[in-house]
Amino acid sequence: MGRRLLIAGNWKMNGLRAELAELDAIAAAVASQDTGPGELLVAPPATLLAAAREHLPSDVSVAAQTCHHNTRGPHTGDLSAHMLQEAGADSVILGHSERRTDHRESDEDVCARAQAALAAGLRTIVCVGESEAERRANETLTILGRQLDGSVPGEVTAEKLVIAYEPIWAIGTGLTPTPHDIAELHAFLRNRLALRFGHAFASCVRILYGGSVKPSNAAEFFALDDVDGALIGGASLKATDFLAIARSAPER
Ligand SMILES: O=C(CO)COP(=O)(O)O
Repeated sequence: MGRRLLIAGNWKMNGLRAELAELDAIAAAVASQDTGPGELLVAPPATLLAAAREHLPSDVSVAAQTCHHNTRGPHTGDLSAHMLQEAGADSVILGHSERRTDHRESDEDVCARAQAALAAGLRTIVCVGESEAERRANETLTILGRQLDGSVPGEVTAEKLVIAYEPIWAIGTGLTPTPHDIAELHAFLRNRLALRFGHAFASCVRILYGGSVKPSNAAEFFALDDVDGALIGGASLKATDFLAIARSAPER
């Protein structure tokens, strides 16, 4: 297998220039080789992409948090994948549940955005996750299967695709699924990728867990075979917590 863990910080709508000091702290830890064996990624708001790229060393990825599905045109307030790339992004988070809720992004929308991102050369991190109501109704596998099939474009390569499993009820709540449940759901997602793209492809794709990941619980998630890293919200805003999570990653 040998999938290197990806430790990804999603800053969401947080971060002014003052917070670039957190990136300097990450850069200092990278310089002293004190970040653990995983790959690091930070997704700041679009306003800080260019500055983030300047403050971070080149081996730390910088990601946007969404992109438009068109390359240019009359879309006031939107940003194309190429614009984000030019600003410093090498990756983009797509289909986060907050985008799906706040901006009514459907699986088809996410897929179109992913196609645009891939065409611009960006790595795409596609998020899936069930709501509390869906979980209670035992619909988790149906929802995850549908989201994965509908949101991931057919022409993607394994290197350019990362999946993030983020149960909505675990985001920002302090609640998390049990390691047993996470293992089962990540295995389900990998099998689903294998059915569509083949086993070799699926075994290369990193599947991150997201939802209330903290320094205190990250290691138990990283110990699971099919968990290839974390997508971290709140705990990524402080370099000390983000780095503590990164340091708890095992070598793979
Ligand atoms: O949504 C998330 C990352 O994309 C998770 O957020 P929290 O880590 O704050 O729960």
